[in-house]
Amino acid sequence: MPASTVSERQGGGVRPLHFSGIQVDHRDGDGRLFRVLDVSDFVVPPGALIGLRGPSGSGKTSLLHLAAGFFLPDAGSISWGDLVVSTMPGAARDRWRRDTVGFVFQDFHLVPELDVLANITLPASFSGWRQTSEQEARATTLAGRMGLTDLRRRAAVLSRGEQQRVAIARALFNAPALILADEPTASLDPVHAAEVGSLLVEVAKESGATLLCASHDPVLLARMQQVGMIGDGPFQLKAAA
Ligand SMILES: Nc1ncnc2c1ncn2[C@@H]1O[C@H](COP(=O)(O)OP(=O)(O)OP(=O)(O)O)[C@@H](O)[C@H]1O
Repeated sequence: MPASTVSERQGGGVRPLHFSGIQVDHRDGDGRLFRVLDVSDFVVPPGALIGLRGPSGSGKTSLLHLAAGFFLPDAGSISWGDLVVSTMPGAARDRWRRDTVGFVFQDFHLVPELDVLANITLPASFSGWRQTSEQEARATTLAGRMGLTDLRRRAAVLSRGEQQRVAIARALFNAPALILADEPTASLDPVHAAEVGSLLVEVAKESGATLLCASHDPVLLARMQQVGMIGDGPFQLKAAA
C-alpha cells in the first residue's frame, strides 16, 4: 500500500517536535511529589525515527503522552514547528492531535464491540467523515500488511497480539505526520514483533512521518536512528545499537 505522503495529510505536514525545559511531577501513594521527567532540550527532527528506552516506570509513556498533548508538563513547553502544543486551549490541542498524531497505546484502547475494520477506521469517524470505499480499502490494505485477514471479527475476541496489530493499523490509518508508539511490539511473539516493527518503520519512512517509539525490544530499537535514554541520569540521545 502506498502510504499517503506529507502533502496529502490533513495536519500541515511534518515539523520538528521540540521538548524544552520539561519537568513532570506526580504524587506517590503518600501524596509526596516525585519527579518523573526532566528533559532540558530534546528536538526530534522531521521524519526522524527515535526510540525511547528506560526501565519500567522511568517515564517513557509519560513522554509520549506529553508529546500527544494528553496532559501538560509542570514546567517547559512542547512545540510542533511553530505551534506550541502545550499552551493550546484544550479543543485546539484535540484538533491538532486528531489531524497530526497517530498513537499506538500500550493497552491498545480498542472498542471491544467493534470489528477490526471499524476499529481501524475509527479516526475517520472522529473527523466526522463518512466512511468511503477508499477509506475501507486503505484500512483493508493496512490490516493485510499487519497480517490481519478477517476484518469482521470483533476486537473483544482477538488475541492480545492481534489487538496490538489492529491498534498499530488504526494509528497509521490517517497517515499521521507524527507516530507515537508505546511498546508497539510488546504483545507479539518474536517473529510477529520483527514483522510488525519493520512495517511500522517502513510506513513511517514511506510517508515521511516522524516516529517516536518507546520499547524494551532491542530488535525494534535497533531499527531507529537514535535512542533516547530515560531514567538513567539526564535524558540523552544515543546512536541506536
Ligand atoms: N497520573 C499519574 N499519577 C501518579 N503517578 C503516575 C501517573 N502517571 C504515571 N505515574 C508514575 O510515573 C512513573 C512513570 O510512568 P510511565 O508509565 O511513564 O513509565 P514507563 O517508563 O512508560 O513504564 P513501563 O515501561 O512500565 O511502561 C511511574 O512511577 C508511574 O507510576
